[in-house]
Amino acid sequence: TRARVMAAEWGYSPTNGPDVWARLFPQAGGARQSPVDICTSIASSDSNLEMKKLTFAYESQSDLRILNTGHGWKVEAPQSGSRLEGGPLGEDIYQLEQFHCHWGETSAEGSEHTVDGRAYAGELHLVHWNTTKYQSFAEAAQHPDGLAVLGVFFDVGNESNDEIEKIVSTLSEIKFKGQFTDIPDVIDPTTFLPSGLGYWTYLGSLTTPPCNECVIWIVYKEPITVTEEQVTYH
Ligand SMILES: NS(=O)(=O)/N=C1/NCCS1
Ligand SMILES: [Zn+2]
Repeated sequence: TRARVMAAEWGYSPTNGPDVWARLFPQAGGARQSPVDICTSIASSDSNLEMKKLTFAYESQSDLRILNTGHGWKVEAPQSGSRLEGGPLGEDIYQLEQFHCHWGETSAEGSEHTVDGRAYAGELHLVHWNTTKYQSFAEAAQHPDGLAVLGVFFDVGNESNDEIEKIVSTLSEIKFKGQFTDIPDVIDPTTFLPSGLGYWTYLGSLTTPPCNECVIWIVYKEPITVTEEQVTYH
C-alpha cells in the first residue's frame, strides 16, 4: 500500500521529504506554500508607504522551555503581553507563541527562504497568532490570516550573538528529539531582530507539515550575525 512508501516520519530525505509531504499532508500541495525564493527584482516595494508601520513589543522572560523537535530547537514563549501589529497585518494584533530555528549541516545552507537563489546559514522564526480574531493558536492555524511569522536570516561572522548563545548553550542538554530543558537566562525576543527593519512580506504557509496555508510571512532583509559554532549541527 501507499503507506509502505511513506516513511513513518516526515523529514528531508528523498523518501520522506517535501516532494512527498502532500501524500500525507494535503495542504503541502497547495497554492501558497512556503518557503519561497524571494526574487528581489520582482518584489514590489511599498513605495508610497500606504502600508502602516510594523510595530512589535515583547516581554523579557526567564526559565523558558526549549525543546529538541528533531528538526531543530524550539522555545515555547507564549507572551500574552506581546504585540505584533501594523504592516501587512491589517487591524489585527498578533501575539508571540514560540520561536525556533532552521539551520543546516554547513553554514553554506540552512535557511528556509532564499534571496535571489542564495541560502543563508540559518533562519530564526518568531511565530505569532491572531488574538483579535481567534481564541487559540490551534484555531488560528486553521485560517489564512491566523499566524504571522517573522523570519530573520543568520549570517556567519566573527562575533557571536549573545542572545542566541543563551539558547545554543543549552543544546548539549537536549541532544535527542523530544528532550526539553529550561533556559535559565532572561530572553528578550527583541534582541533577535536586525537593526535595519526593512522586510519582504507574502501570504504563505507553515514550512513543515502539516503545511497549513495560514501564515502572513514577514522576512527581514538584514541578516543577524552569529558564529559558525552557533549555527551548525555538532
Ligand atoms: N517553520 S514554520 O514556522 O513555518 N512552521 C511552524 N509550524 C508550527 C508553528 S510554526
Ligand atoms: Zn520555521
